[in-house]
Amino acid sequence: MLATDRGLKAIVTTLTSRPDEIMLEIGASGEVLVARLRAVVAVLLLLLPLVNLLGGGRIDENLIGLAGAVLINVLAQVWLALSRRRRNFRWLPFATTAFDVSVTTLVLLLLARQHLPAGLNSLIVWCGYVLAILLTGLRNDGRVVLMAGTLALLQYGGLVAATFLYVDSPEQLISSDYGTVTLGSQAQRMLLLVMVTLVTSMIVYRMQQLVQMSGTDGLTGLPNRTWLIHRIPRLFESADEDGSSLTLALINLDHFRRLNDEVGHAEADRVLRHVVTALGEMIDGGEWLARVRGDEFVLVLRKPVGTAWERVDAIRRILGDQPYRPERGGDALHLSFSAGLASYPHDGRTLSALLRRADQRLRSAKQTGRDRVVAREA
Ligand SMILES: Nc1nc2c(ncn2[C@@H]2O[C@H](COP(=O)(O)OP(=O)(O)OP(=O)(O)O)[C@@H](O)[C@H]2O)c(=O)[nH]1
Repeated sequence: MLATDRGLKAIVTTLTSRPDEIMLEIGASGEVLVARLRAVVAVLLLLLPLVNLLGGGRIDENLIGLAGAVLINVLAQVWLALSRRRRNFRWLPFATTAFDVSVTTLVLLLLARQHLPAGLNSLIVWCGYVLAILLTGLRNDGRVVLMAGTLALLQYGGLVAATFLYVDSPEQLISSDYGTVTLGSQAQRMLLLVMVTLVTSMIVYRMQQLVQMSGTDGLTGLPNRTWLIHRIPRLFESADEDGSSLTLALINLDHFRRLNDEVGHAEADRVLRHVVTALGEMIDGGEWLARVRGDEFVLVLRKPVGTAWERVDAIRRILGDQPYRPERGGDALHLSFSAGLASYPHDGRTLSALLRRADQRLRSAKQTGRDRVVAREA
């Protein structure tokens, strides 16, 4: 397979998959931004019927317009309220995007009912599609972008198709104010929607890559401290929701400075990668491992502290049985670690409180001889 094919496959897979928790977290704040913007635009829409009335428009038409604008305002406030309850509603970005696209179609339909070329040649209202698609970029979810583009194409394509199929005479497509509606210009608009969708998708893809890079440790490929800071609040939330406990283990390799001095920095780096591979093979679905600095790791376990202690101690023993064998020969290096545990919510409700408590216990493990796991004060 060509490299470009593989690249394309990776892009399509990323864009059509559920983003990871950190992307969703960033997307949730993007949803609040979009909801605020929508609320402002909705207020401005209220002014349109008033301006139209002052300009000599018919009262009944303006009342219908006003009722529509009030409805859009009410819904915009509902979306705003829901978006503030961050991440509670996974369907929210899909629903609000469908709303933005469909409101644009609805306004075009209303315009077309009054005067056909106004519905199909109006540039300002049509730009609603472009805005709706561009704003999905703030949701950081490729699926939402693709849905917005597809929905806009289907709805606008339907409007165009219905017009050309059912129009009684070609004169209805000619307007002195809006110009002539032609198939060519409508096809160009559809093509523009495809291009805007593709560009927005690529922006989201690049953002996903950058977020992933900023949350990954370059030496070991493990999630790093930044990742942990963004990921942990969601783990706390889900522990609160199902009333379960979480335990955080702060793991520090023993005598790593000495090892660095003895074998050199490059070989010590390989030791770190060996440790990470060994730990990676041991941890399972409800456990998350991150490298927080030098020879220090955090393992988060969805377990109460007692069971977590047994688990981390078992990992310690297994790692002790897997010495590192230098690539260029020489004696095998026996490795051990010390760990301090802290449990949520008992020992604290924030990452820094838990790390502080786990660090005290880690120091106690170091002082009492290393190669051990400490879960509570002596
Ligand atoms: N090879 C390598 N060494 C690192 C890296 N980051 C930090 N270190 C070294 O890791 C060592 C950390 O030592 P400490 O954890 O403070 O102390 P220690 O020797 O492990 O002693 P105890 O923790 O008390 O058992 C220091 O010598 C750092 O220079 C890295 O990315 N690669």
